Amino acid sequence: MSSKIHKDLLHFPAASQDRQIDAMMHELMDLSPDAIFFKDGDGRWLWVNGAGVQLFGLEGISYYGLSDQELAHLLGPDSCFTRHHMQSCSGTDEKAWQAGAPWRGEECVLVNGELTRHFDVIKTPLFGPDGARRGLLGIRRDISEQMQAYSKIHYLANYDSLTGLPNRTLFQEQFAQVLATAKAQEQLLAMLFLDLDRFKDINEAHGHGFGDTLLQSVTKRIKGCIRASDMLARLGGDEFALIQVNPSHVDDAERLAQRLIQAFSRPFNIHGHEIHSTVSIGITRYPFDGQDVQQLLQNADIAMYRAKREGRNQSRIYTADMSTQTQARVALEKNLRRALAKREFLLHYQPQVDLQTGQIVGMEALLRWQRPGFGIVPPAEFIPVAEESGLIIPIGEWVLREACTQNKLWQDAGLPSLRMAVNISARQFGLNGRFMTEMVDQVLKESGLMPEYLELELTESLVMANPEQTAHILHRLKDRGISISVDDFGTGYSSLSYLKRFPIDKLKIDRSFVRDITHDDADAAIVNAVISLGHSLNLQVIAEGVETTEQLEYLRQEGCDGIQGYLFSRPMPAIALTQMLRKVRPFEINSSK
Ligand SMILES: Nc1nc2c(ncn2[C@@H]2O[C@@H]3COP(=O)(O)O[C@H]4[C@@H](O)[C@H](n5cnc6c(=O)[nH]c(N)nc65)O[C@@H]4COP(=O)(O)O[C@H]3[C@H]2O)c(=O)[nH]1
Repeated sequence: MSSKIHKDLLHFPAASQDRQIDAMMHELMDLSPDAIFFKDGDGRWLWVNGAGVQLFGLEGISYYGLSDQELAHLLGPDSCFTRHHMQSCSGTDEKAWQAGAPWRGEECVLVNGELTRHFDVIKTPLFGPDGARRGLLGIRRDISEQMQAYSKIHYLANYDSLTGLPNRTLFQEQFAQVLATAKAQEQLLAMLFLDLDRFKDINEAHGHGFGDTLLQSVTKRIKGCIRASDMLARLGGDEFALIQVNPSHVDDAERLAQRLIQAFSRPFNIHGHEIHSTVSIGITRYPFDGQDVQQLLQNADIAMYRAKREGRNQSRIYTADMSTQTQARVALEKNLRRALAKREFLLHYQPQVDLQTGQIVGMEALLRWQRPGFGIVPPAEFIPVAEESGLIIPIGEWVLREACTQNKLWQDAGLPSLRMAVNISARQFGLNGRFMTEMVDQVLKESGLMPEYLELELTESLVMANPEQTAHILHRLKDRGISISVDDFGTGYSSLSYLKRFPIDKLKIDRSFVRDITHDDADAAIVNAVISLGHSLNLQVIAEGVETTEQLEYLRQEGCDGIQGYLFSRPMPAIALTQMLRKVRPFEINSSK
């Protein structure tokens, strides 16, 4: 440890007579965890305290009277007295001299040639009465840990730790900067808003760890489609944003969107599972679709929603009329929420008739909204919004409870025991299987309905969205004695392999094929094919939307098992169906109605 103090410089007037105080000052400086040092007016080292000796690697070195350069030479390239350090150190010495007053700032030092350390440095120049430089007093505090903590905080505040991408905060800052440049230089700018399709379902089905890995893979895949100049960020959840800086053509963003959609067509391999994940993209372009960050972001979000509503796995460029429609959608969502609370929903029931016996063998529960001032609103007008907003989950639970309770009431009243079919939406099914089966169990228990009098109607697209999970849940439901039917058959996926893998009881031929069955050969061929396919797999086949006796006759001859349609009955309120069931008389299959 160094002990030589240059007496002229360490001259404390009040204590000069008191050697004890001098010694105490000396001791105190030596004890300080900060490095303290003195140099003379020419920048030659005079004294360094213990912490400084350690920091600078001066143990056993006679540094007294040496300049920075001489010390650097003496200590060699592995010391902290590297050229870089010397430059920085001498530079800040000079700043203090120039200021003529204490100077405070930061120095960044490579210690032992590897670790970058940050110092908070105070340098005080000392001048003689004649104004000549007499010495320099320096204190250097190691703030590396604080700096590390600061950069961690900065990272956490600005980056998404899962994907390493800028988060919404940083993205908005970066976006504002590039937008300002685009404005100043009259350049184009495009922003793409990406939202994964059905990510919530995947997350809920496979767990959050799985969802996180998918998001990381998605990030890699997006990065593979973009240029170094494009700016990608994760805005949160399954939302990503992408800025195309100064695209050469106004259509570039759309082309990029197509590349991204194409890249998502390959399945992702997550923990050994093949996952099909698609993406919906909304696009805005400066200066056409907004003038500031918020407007461009919001409009891209609106366009993305449009892409979702029109079938997902596609992109849409923002247009002004989308905003008006979005406002209407938001208002509808608000009203749906209220409708649930105010019990404005009701069910109509449509009978299903056996084509051999003419007997009613079941019925389908169909949701209606008795909206004050609007009359009865059909489901097509509000179910898509209920699905998008997630409201279909409580609404669907209400439908199931109401339908089961009503069916049990009919049975208790001595009316024929029939199977009640209830539509299940993808959102309900996408929830983790336990919730779905527990919900069904709970409703059956509360209503007292036996499971064999319940049928769940799923669409083909729902079944195929996540085949593994769907198969698992269907088996659990089937084990309870519940029937499963596939609605709108023929309109969705062409993959028929699921028919064998899933415990399905019934296929429902979509009414779009039934409509022209008697005069369109293609439709007739599809219907025939579905009937024979169903029968070869031991499934019941029922046709929807039967309106004429010709359609009925055709279906009967082709061996279809059942029908549902206006020819026999429109969907009706419970009270009307009660009356119909009371007078139950077989429907005359062979005669015109
Ligand atoms: N033109 C014509 N139409 C007929 C005929 N027979 C029945 N329909 C109509 O065809 C639809 C059959 O229901 P879906 O295919 O399950 O199609 C349903 C179903 O996908 C959905 N939906 C209805 N209720 C619910 C529900 O509670 N939950 C869910 N998730 N979806 C529901 O809304 C769709 C439309 O329901 P609705 O408007 O009630 O329309 C019903 C019914 O009124 C006919 O002979 N001719």
